[in-house]
Amino acid sequence: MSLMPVAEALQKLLSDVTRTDVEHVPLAEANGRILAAPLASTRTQPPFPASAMDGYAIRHQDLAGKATKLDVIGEAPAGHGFSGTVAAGQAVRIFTGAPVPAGADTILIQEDARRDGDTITVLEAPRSGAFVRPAGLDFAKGAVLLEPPLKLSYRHLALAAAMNHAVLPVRKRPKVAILATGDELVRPGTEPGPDQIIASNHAGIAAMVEDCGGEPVDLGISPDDPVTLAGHVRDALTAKADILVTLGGASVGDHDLVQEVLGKEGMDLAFWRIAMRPGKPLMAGRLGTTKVLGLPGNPVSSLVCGLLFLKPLIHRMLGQPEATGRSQSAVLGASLPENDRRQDYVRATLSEDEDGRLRVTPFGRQDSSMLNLLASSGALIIRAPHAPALEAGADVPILVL
Ligand SMILES: Nc1nc2c(c(=O)[nH]1)N[C@H]1C(S)=C(S)[C@@H](COP(=O)(O)OP(=O)(O)OC[C@H]3O[C@@H](n4cnc5c(N)ncnc54)[C@H](O)[C@@H]3O)O[C@H]1N2
Ligand code: MOO
Repeated sequence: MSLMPVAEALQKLLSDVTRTDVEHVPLAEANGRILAAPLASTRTQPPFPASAMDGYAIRHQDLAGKATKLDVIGEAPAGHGFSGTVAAGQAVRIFTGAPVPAGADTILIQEDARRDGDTITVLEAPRSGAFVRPAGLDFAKGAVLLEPPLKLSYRHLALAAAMNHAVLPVRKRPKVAILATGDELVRPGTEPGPDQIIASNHAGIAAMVEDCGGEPVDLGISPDDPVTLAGHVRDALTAKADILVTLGGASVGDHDLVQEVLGKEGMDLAFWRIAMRPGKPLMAGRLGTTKVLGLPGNPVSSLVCGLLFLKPLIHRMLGQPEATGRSQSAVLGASLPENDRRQDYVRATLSEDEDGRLRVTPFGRQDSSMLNLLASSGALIIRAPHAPALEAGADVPILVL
């Protein structure tokens, strides 16, 4: 049986992906979303020369000698500029953020002045232009400050607000319908029958979808029955899912019905069976405009395939370049045997040596049902097909989790 290499499968999956549409959302809903158009400032900030300190707006040229005395002719709190002009020998009481009045060019901080009635004495002369923020210090009107496909965080949202954008153009979240299959499965929180287990993959995949900017849609658990399964597949199309993720039933058993049912519903198969471990029975295709990703049922296989295929697929729909995550190298903490023809993703602990080098130590048994190991792993060691045996101390490529 021939198995497709991981890289080829990924390339096939991503080759015909279209980006999701643009939608406009209020600032309060834009955190974590992907910016879909360049954002230019609608204003200059600050819009006027502004004081950076509480003190007095003065003319620097008036500071002839020590203990200069100036007349205070008015006040400029933030939000209320002083309408007059500061002339020779005059000062205006000013507060942080207020416009610097005409005629003044320097701020004398109040700690460096002594006030007696309407007169101040300069105790310490400031340099010329001290504590004046020129108009446009932060940014100028028309400047493009945020570019797609930026993932918007608190810093960008504050800047967008300062540019006076209350609503932002973002990519629609890809809608990801998630359908578990198997008579043996019940939802978390319910009591399984004697031959049943708790469905776990759904929770993990839904969280992964959210993490990478998608919107998970729960299609529940389908029993191993082609008619019910077909009904659930149609639910995904009715929900206008961008992606349908099926969990389980992808292999060759008599009750692995997913591919057969999807085929009858009209799916074009892109690939099935990949040279990877875990995740051999991974399947992908297209049903109308919905991308289909059939993840294997074994929990670790589901999640590792999600990481390597679903995550990049969602990123591509959002117009983001990112692939699977940070890939780097680390020192192997224990020996590894020669690999077979499947690219292996080996669960391992991740630590840092005294010299700052990353060290990965593989867990012994790597059964794809063992979720506990995945939860305790810090990285996956990537073993290329037919990679030779390695001793502890060798350099290995890893995928940090
Ligand atoms: N004769 C062969 N048997 C199997 C092969 C093969 O090549 N020849 N491949 C094996 C590999 S590798 C994998 S991976 C599994 C995947 O099979 P399926 O995708 O058909 O998954 P199921 O049979 O439905 O389930 C496998 C396993 O995982 C449990 N499961 C399923 N869904 C969930 C879920 N949502 N949450 C938690 N656990 C789930 C299920 O109960 C089974 O224990 O096939 C091998 N067999
Ligand atoms: O690929 Mo399966 O995921 O080896 O258990």
